[in-house]
Amino acid sequence: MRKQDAMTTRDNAAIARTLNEALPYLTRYDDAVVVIKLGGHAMGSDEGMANFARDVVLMRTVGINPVIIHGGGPMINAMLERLGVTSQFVRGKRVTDADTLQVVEMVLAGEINKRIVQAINTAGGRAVGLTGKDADMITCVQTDPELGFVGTPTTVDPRLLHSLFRDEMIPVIAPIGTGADDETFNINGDTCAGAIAGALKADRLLLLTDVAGVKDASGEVVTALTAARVREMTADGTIAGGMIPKTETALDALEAGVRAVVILDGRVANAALLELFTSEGAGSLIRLD
Ligand SMILES: Nc1ncnc2c1ncn2[C@@H]1O[C@H](COP(=O)(O)OP(=O)(O)O)[C@@H](O)[C@H]1O
Ligand SMILES: CC(=O)N[C@@H](CCC(=O)OP(=O)(O)O)C(=O)O
Repeated sequence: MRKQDAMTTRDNAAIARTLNEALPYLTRYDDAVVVIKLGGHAMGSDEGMANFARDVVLMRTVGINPVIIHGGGPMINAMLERLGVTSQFVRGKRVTDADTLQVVEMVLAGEINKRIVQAINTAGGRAVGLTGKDADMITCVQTDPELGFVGTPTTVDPRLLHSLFRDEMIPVIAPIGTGADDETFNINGDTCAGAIAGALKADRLLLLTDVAGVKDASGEVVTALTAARVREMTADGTIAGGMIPKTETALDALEAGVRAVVILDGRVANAALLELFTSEGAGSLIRLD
C-alpha cells in the first residue's frame, strides 16, 4: 500500500514538472494555427484514435486552433476490394475513375471523417466534419488526365475555418474538392493539408505518418532539414515513394508562408504533443533555407 502511495506521489511530481516545463511552449502557441494531417496508416486502433483526439482537445483547451486533415488510403483500398474494384497508384496518387471516386468520397467523408469527429467529441471537444466542398472551401483543377478525377487545389477559401476558430470548434476535413465545372475531385491528403496550411499561414503543419521522420541514406532520422537538403535527398533517391508528396507538400507550404513543417510518426502515443510542447520535438522539422 505504502509502495503504491510512493509511486502515485512520484507520478504526480512528474506530471507537475511536465506541465511546468510546457509553460513556455503553451505561451508560444497561444492562438496559433496548427494543421495536422492524419494519414491512413497513422490511424490505428480505437485506443490510438482516442489518444490522438485527447491531444487535439488539449491543444484547443490551451488556446491553439487545430485543424485536422485526414487521409484514409488503406481504408479506401479495403472498400474497393470488397466491391471488387481494382485500383492503382501513379507517383503516389490513386488513379480515380467515376466509380472509384464514389467510393473515395463515401469512405473519406463518411466512415473516416465521422470516426475522427466522434473521437474528438468524446474527448470533450467540438469537432465539425467537412470536405473541401463545404462553403466552397477547396477549388481544384485536374492534376493529370492519366489520373482521372484527381485534383490539385488552386484556391482555398479559409473563411469557414476562421468562423469555426472563433467559436472554438475543431475542423476535421476530408481531402475532397470541387472543380470549375462542378466536378468532384479526389485530393491527396498531404497535398490538401499543405494547401490549407498555406491558406491559413499556419504556425505548424504536422504530417503524421508511419515512420519516425525523413531518413537519410543510412536509415537515421534527420531531425532538422532545410529545403536545399530535401531537394538533394529527393534528387539522389533517398526520399522516395510516399515520402515524396510529403516533402513536396512541406516545401510548397513553407513557400506559402507556413512557419515550419514537421513529418513525424503518428503511431507514437502523444506524437503531436511531444512535438509542440517539449524541447526534444519529434520527427523531422523542415524549414526554408
Ligand atoms: N527517406 C525516407 N524517409 C522515410 N520514409 C521514406 C523515405 N523514402 C520513402 N519513404 C517511405 O514513405 C512512407 C510514408 O509515406 P506513406 O506510406 O504514403 O504515408 P501515409 O499513408 O502516412 O501518407 C514510409 O513508410 C516509407 O516507406
Ligand atoms: C489522389 C489520392 O491519392 N488521394 C488519396 C486520398 C486519401 C489519402 O491521401 O490517404 P493517406 O493519407 O492515408 O495516404 C487516395 O485516394 O488514397
